[in-house]
Amino acid sequence: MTARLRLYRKAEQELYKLDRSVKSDFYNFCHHFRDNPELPGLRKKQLKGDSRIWSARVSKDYRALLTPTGVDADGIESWLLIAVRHRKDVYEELQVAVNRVTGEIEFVDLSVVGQSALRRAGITLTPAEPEPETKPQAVEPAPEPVLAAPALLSAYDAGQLRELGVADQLIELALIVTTSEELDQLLEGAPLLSKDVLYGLAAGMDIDDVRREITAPVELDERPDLDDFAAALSRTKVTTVDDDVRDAIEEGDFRAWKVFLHPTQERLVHRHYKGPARVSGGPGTGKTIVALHRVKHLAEQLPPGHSKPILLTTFTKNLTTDLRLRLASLIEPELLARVDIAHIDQLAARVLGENTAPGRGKQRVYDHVALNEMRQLLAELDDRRFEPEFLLEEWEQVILGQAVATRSDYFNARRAGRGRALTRPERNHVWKLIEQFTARLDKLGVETWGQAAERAARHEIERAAKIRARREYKEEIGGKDLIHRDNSSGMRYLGYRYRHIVVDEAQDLRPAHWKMLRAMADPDLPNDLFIAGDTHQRIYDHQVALGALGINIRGRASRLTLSYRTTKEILAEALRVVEPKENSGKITYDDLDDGTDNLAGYRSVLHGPKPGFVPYATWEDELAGLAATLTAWRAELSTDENGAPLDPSGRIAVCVADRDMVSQTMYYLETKAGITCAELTKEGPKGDGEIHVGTMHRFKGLEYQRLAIVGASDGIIPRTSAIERYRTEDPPRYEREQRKARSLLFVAATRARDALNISWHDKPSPFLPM
Ligand SMILES: Nc1ncnc2c1ncn2[C@@H]1O[C@H](COP(=O)(O)OP(=O)(O)OP(=O)(O)O)[C@@H](O)[C@H]1O
Repeated sequence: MTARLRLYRKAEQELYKLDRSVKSDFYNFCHHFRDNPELPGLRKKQLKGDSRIWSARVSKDYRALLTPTGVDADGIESWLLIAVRHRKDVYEELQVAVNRVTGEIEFVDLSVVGQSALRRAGITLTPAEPEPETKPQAVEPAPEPVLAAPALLSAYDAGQLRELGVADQLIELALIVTTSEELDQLLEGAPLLSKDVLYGLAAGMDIDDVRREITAPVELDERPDLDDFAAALSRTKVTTVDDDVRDAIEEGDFRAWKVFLHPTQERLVHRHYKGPARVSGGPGTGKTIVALHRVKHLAEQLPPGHSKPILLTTFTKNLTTDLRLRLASLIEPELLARVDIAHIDQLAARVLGENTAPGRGKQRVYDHVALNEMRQLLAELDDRRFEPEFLLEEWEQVILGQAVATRSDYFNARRAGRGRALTRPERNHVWKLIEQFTARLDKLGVETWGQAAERAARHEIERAAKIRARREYKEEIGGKDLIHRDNSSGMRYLGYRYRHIVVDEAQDLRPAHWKMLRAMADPDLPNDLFIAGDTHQRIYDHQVALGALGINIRGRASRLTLSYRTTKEILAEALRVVEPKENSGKITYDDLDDGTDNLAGYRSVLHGPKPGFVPYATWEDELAGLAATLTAWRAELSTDENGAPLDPSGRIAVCVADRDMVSQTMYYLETKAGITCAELTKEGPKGDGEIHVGTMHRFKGLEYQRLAIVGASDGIIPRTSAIERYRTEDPPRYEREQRKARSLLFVAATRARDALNISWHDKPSPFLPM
């Protein structure tokens, strides 16, 4: 080998999309180039516009564009491959430069920029290899516009854009674009930082916010040498072209998240945190991706061993399966073996298992079973002073939530957010009822998951207290081994269960879960807890203030804002569900602590069709409409861009409000429309039907290429029959129920990657953005 080739990120992404035959020519090209870049057949030559760019022949029609990046430490010539293009798309005006903010190599390609903007800027693109029969493509001078439209970014000047890190060649153009379509064209092939800054400004972000949230995180401490390409290469995200690259490119886009983190994502993955840290961000901004890479980073730092010092946990079982699969594809089996992956209830159950004598365990039941027991108890006592729902919530949120152990503690317990105040005699009565209720559950040999979480937290807190006591004692006696004491108390091997804990979907965990997790990792060590979640997506009633639970995230909270999943069009509508403009009392969302969170700057650079909002007269009509939509979608997803057959199974989903509607929808689709379905359950899709159907709760954390939300009618979202009475009886609860329903719709709508259809019968849900 006389030359080493590296692939620029954008070039790799372009390669995914090329035809198989071009890819194969490209592999041959790499082979020859590495052997001898001067091989005459490669026809390597400098572009006239930017002499740092060389073009070389991949095949009759395709060219590789390369820039020399010095000589590697082993004396081998180094080249960066910045693009693979059809020869017609190679222009002299292509440019490569070192970015003054990040110090990375950036490739600027104006061939994707719209003609109208180029014309206004007086830029003419000159083909590097003009077709013999055609003249160079000079662009006609533009007729003077009668009324010039105002520029989109007229509030800014070139100096500001340059200072924020926009590539020089784009600045003049960015200042004259007048529509968001022109901006999209300008930024399609633009370097990442330019894209982030310009989209941020266009989305209305304040210049100081852009500086703080976009530029500062990727800025070098010192201004880079703009001519030193070898140094710049070391800062640029590239893939070395070796024999593995062929497989990688064959894997295509699916691999992108494994390799290319956005700089703001990467910073969170690699940062050293002195204590617990938290990442928030709207749907699809890559919180799960960051959590997975964080696990990888932490696993790579571990000293050798066979233990599992890292815990990766989330809220539900099916998401655990997904995390395991994705982590397995990201890290080596030896590192994977050091990670314990379990959902939060499973962890609690494990702790209880360890602390319960064989045969003494209780069966865990869901809240609706407990509610039935409460109803029966009140009926037997003929006691109508309190609603069973109210009592169950009082128990869950106040008594269990704050670990209230005695009646006198309950008299003094905080009941913030619980709606109606309770007098002392009322509290006394509630306490008695709840005592009878828990005794009843006990007798039946059952407990709720909430109770289990509380018990597990207590065991873990006791365990942590023992560890600390042992440590303090050891310090007192001057660090000597505690052989006698340890042998008698069985504490020799007692230590914190995990060195690092990474939590996804954090917004739905209960206070008891946090207490348990806090006690499972040493609070004195850095990088102990890494927490990813979005409170706009909270769909269970578990609000927490982490600070009060011993988890201090102050100064270690960050937000991701760029969606990698959802298109601009879908995102705009989804945002109106959780942040409705017409709502006079603005809805606020907490930050898992005492502050608030928001979705400012939340954006996407992906485009797609506008979401469909379709009214129907009846449920039956709506199902018929759904069948027609699904049939069309299925046909469209059955072939790829080149007409080759594709399996559409598992890429389309239908989301409804409740289990009854799941059954009705599946029955209709299977019996009347010949469409096979798989129900989304707690464990994931059941069976191998082509369309996944599930309730909104089941869609948490998932994504689909196309999604239909059906039955989004008034009275269903939210379910008026269940919550209407709270409007007067318990207004705070009414608010909470409304907010949960909004968040559910928000979660559902943001599962769609490319296309979203929302329909209803009779009147639409008041939460729909219309
Ligand atoms: N750096 C990246 N490069 C390519 N794809 C990415 C990147 N980051 C995230 N993605 C993709 O974006 C999608 C959403 O990512 P992810 O599930 O991590 O988002 P999230 O913030 O956890 O979403 P949600 O809050 O809705 O659960 C996934 O398909 C993921 O592969």
